[in-house]
Amino acid sequence: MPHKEESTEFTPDRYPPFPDEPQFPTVELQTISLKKLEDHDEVEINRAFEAFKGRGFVYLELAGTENGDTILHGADEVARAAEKTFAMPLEEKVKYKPTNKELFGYKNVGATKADTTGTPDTAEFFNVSKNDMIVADDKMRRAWPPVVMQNKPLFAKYSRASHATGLMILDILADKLGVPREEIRSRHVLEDHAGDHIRFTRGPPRKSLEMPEIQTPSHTDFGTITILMNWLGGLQVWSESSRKIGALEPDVPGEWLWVKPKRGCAIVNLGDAAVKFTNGVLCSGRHRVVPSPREQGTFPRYSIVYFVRPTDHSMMTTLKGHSIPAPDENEPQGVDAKQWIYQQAMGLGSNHLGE
Ligand SMILES: O=C(O)CCC(=O)C(=O)O
Ligand SMILES: [Fe+2]
Repeated sequence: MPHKEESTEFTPDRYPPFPDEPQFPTVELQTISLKKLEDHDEVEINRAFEAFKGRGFVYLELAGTENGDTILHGADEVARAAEKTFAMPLEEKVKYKPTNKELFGYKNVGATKADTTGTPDTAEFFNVSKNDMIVADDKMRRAWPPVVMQNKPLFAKYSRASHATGLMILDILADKLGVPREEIRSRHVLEDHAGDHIRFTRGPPRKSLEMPEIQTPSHTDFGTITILMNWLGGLQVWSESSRKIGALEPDVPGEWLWVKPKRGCAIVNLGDAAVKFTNGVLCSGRHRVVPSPREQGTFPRYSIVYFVRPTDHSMMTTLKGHSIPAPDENEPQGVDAKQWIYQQAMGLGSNHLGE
């Protein structure tokens, strides 16, 4: 007897294209080749540096390198595991709520506010800790659902490839900024505990044509660098870049521009820690997620995100480098990354984190 199809919701082969209409203005992002970066191509390196100082978002063409291929092909497999994770009954999922001032585990629909009036978001997340996936089962710090445990080798491989890719890009930025690579690497040691995770996101199909819902509210990512794989439109970036950390609403005039998913590419963006470490030289682009446009919106929307974050005990202080302005003399000392990221998350109105 033929097997019943396992994947019923995550069906990228069936997605219609992003609509080519003026009503959906898209952002022009630079497409950077990971292979060329790995081959030390000067032109590509300069384009990447300018993009990360400018908008803080690029498309990263993945094919042709070991890590790139792992991310490109792994993301579909991770999304299929994500579908199974979200298919668990709600009462099971809520057993995996974040604890211990960490963001790992399940975030239910409506757990964060989408605007200053308190409208709830509509996306659910499941955040799988990198550190737990790369160690033996008896060394893990949290319990994970069976579907996550069954896919642990996949998540370990995906985490390692994403983390290495993030660090390779950070090496390039370090060189350009005159910071010894080791200064950044030592704040992102793979085996050291960090808030790094693979996030599965699921947004429901659009409810109405007017698209009033917000799946994920306006935010900047908290960590150092983010590697995002998505298949349907919905992600939007604010047209003007700003280096201010933490506000819920955009703080400079502009408009939301759609980021068209690009086949074969990840979307890579910097987070607030990169801004903090470089005293505002690098940009953490403001973004949000709304329901997919037109026909795309009839499908549930999945995305797979890897967040590279500073290790828990790294201090959130400005790095020294020839292209980094020295911080104010009264730069607060003494906040480590774990505490800092928790504060950023609370500042975004995350009321699901507890203590
Ligand atoms: O789903 C997406 O395309 C983006 C998700 C995102 O911005 C996030 O999880 O921080
Ligand atoms: Fe984000």
